[in-house]
Amino acid sequence: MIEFKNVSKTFRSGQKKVEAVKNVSLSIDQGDIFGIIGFSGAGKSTLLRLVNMLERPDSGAVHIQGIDIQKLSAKELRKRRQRIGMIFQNFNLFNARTVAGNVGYPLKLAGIPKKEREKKVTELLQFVGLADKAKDFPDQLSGGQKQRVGIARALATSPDILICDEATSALDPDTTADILKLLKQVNQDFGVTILLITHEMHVIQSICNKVAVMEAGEVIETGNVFNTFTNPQHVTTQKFIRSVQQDLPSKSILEKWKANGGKKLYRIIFQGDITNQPILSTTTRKHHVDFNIVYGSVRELQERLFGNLLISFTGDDSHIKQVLKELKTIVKIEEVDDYESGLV
Ligand SMILES: Nc1ncnc2c1ncn2[C@@H]1O[C@H](COP(=O)(O)OP(=O)(O)OP(=O)(O)O)[C@@H](O)[C@H]1O
Repeated sequence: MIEFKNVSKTFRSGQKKVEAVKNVSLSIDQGDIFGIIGFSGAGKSTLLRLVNMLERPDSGAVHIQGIDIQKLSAKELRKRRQRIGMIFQNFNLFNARTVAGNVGYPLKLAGIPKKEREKKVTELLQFVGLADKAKDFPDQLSGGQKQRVGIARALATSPDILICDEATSALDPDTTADILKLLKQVNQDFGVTILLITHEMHVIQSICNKVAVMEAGEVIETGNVFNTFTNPQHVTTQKFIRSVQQDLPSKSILEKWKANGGKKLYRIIFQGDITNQPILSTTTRKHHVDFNIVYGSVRELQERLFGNLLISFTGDDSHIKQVLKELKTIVKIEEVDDYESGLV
């Protein structure tokens, strides 16, 4: 659907040169809710702006449905842009226009007759739950309602792609959850492919099926959300994941554990059907080893379960070795001895 092929974009002002996007290759499939996460300055907005050619790449190409959008004529690009909706952190509504006026604006630009426009606006306002606000002005709305207007406006021209630029960053947690639910509905009901950028991992966790992590202009990790959450490879990804799920106790607890002569700790990560099986008790019992769960949880993500337990073992060293060897064939095990570096 959207393909970034070795895309780079550098900004120059005077002597200064910023490589905002560096050799990025990414594939976003039709129907995806694809999240791009990164800290401030990572290059997320620039990457988004390359999709509708608000920025042009210095090298590489962006293809949408197999077409290199840089090669489109001005007229073709205008047409393509009409099918790419966009919503923003600060909503970007016209304050002098009513809610209905805002939603109908792209249709007016597209030359849609008034009657047809009004019908579409009514349908869209119903869809976003603002049927009773058509005549209100943006100033009279809450942040969540403003973003609903933004979504309705973005959907007016029946886009196949919706780009969300930190769309929930200005909203409180409850309103964020409502807006994310609405975006999911947009994806499911209209089959719209959603590309969103955020610096909040909970947004990715809530609605995305795929994620790319950006740092200093590069995509440092990408994959489906479940795999990325259960098996993050890059330290930055691990940091983001810890912001929504604490997979290890705090450093001070771990230090106390060590200071009090606590045993070696192992982190066990398991997923899917394995969460239903008593693998720990079966394996340890077989080798006459005891285990102690120090910390952990079993969670649901993308309608699948995954567990993360911090465990110590008591018993003969050679028996513990045997237990670890057997467990390693079934689940992922990491020895935890350096909290700062995360996974060992
Ligand atoms: N028009 C521009 N001119 C010069 N530098 C720019 C321009 N746009 C972006 N940059 C720089 O490119 C880098 C990436 O910026 P970008 O806005 O894409 O990052 P971001 O991940 O979206 O950050 P944020 O979350 O803060 O918006 C930054 O160093 C930024 O200062």
